[in-house]
Amino acid sequence: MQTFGGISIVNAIPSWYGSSMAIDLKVNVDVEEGHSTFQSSLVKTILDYFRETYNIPELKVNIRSEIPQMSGLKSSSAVSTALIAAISEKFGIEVDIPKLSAILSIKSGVSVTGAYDDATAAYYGGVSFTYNKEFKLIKMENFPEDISILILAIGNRPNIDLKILKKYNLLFEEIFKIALRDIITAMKLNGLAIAEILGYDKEPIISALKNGAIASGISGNGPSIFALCKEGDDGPIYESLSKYGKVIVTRAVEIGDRYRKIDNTR
Ligand SMILES: Nc1ncnc2c1ncn2[C@@H]1O[C@H](COP(=O)(O)OP(=O)(O)OP(=O)(O)O)[C@@H](O)[C@H]1O
Ligand SMILES: O=C(O)C1=C[C@@H](O)[C@@H](O)[C@H](O)C1
Repeated sequence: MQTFGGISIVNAIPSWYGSSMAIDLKVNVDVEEGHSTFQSSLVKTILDYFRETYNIPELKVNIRSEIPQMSGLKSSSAVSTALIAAISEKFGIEVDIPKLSAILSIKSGVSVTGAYDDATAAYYGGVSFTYNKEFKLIKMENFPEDISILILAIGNRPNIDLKILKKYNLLFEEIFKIALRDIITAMKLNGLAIAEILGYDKEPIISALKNGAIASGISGNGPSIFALCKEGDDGPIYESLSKYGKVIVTRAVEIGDRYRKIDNTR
């Protein structure tokens, strides 16, 4: 099963309201009967849940991922939705895939709110707007313009205290309201606020904005930095971000792109 990584529009940790955009970094997960030697805590929690609830046999999990881990690019939600989808498809089990992903992400300790915003974007594609406290999908839409997305991919997130974000619930709830009508402004405000609050270096963000990015900031809980621009305007932004590390150029994924890709191969 294929799902996608993502970048943040609004981080849901402060107010439970979150918004995430799927990007073209893919995860593919398949399962077969057998035994895995290493399982991350997330994978183990999902396998245990299905074994205990549906009495399925032991499974070997094969994960191929283009998403750097511990970087804020929604690797855990992409892996979790893809694995749940692969298991439910193989055994004909009907579940709400993004909701179960959120519940098991909290259980395994990899997420604070369950990241239902990330899970819905990872699974359906497009841009999600959610209220994670109730696993409520407010709306899904496609990104309004043709854009390039540049990512300064930084892994190995330092040990940061995410609880501090809760103090800023009113600010992030307001950013969420802005996001409902203006995604780009909200991404910029969220990305800058997260950088300030969590103490990340803002220099690459400022440099990307000076070089023509229409929005730039921290994705998720960081440390990766995203920058958006109109297609074809990415040259100077690429140059500016490259001074700080490896830059990935990608694009927004639309709702249902996964199915269109499958159809194209027929
Ligand atoms: N490719 C993967 N294979 C197996 N497990 C994974 C993978 N990616 C993530 N996980 C599981 O999810 C946990 C959290 O991963 P990670 O910190 O990369 O999350 P993230 O989604 O990038 O964070 P953010 O929500 O800030 O974007 C890992 O400790 C691991 O248990
Ligand atoms: O752990 C969580 O609940 C979250 C983590 C980040 O990806 C956030 O961007 C997301 O909105 C929520």
